[in-house]
Amino acid sequence: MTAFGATELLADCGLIVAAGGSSSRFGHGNKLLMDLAGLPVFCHCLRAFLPLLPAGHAVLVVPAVSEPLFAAALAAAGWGERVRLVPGGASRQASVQAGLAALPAAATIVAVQDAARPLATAELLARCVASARACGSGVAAHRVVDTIKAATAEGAVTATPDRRALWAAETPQVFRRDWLAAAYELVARDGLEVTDDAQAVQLAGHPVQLVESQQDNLKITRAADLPLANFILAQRRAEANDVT
Ligand SMILES: Nc1ccn([C@@H]2O[C@H](COP(=O)(O)OP(=O)(O)OP(=O)(O)O)[C@@H](O)[C@H]2O)c(=O)n1
Ligand SMILES: C[C@](O)(CO)[C@H](O)COP(=O)(O)O
Repeated sequence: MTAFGATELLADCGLIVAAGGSSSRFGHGNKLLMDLAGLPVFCHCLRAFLPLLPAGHAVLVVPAVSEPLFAAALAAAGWGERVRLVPGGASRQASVQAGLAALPAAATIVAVQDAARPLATAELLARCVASARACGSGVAAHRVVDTIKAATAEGAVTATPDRRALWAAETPQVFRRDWLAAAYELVARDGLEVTDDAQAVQLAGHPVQLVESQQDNLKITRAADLPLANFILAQRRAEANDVT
């Protein structure tokens, strides 16, 4: 039985956990090594996702200088043999490319997960994988509830007349491996910068299917995000206790 009660092992799926950033907006050291409800931030998505994956199908991409710290945290969690450590690059896209090269050939579906999104659930991953198997892509996202403005020299303009069409992308972002590999080869060849994997796949001409995220799938970016993530986890634990 897997983490969320399903019986299916995602045997064709490989996981790249992007943890190679510098936490500059966080401002208090490496945000991914900060404690969140008793685990380092980066360990939460691994705890949710590893039970769904075959051994050897998970890579963690980290800054080379911090590799010993991440290795120690993986060993403390008992995952030292389950997760392959890979040195990251100067950008998220470079880190993801490094992770992609380290996945076994059996991983024909690839999930990319921000280590900075500790609240992603196994259920969301499974839905994104199902979408990628069906149509090549499955990207976690939530509907935008604010009116989005674009700043211009003439003043702010509303990004689109129909706000209902706007979504905020999250992770996991899951794709056919051949699509993702070709997309990142294209952006590297053409010197393009992308801020998420879906943008690379879109630039390569493939359709990006959004998968609505049912829960707060917060990205730890600024220091204030950490207590908020703690609150959300506490709420989830309380709800789980209420149903048992
Ligand atoms: N060179 C990089 C940059 C980012 N990331 C990862 O991509 C995810 C999303 O990036 P972000 O939240 O922006 O993290 P940082 O780049 O560390 O943040 P900042 O921009 O504030 O420095 C994070 O899990 C981060 O570790 C990565 O693997 N390699
Ligand atoms: C991948 C991502 O989380 C999707 O919203 C986002 O683009 C990451 O941006 P960051 O600046 O690298 O955190």
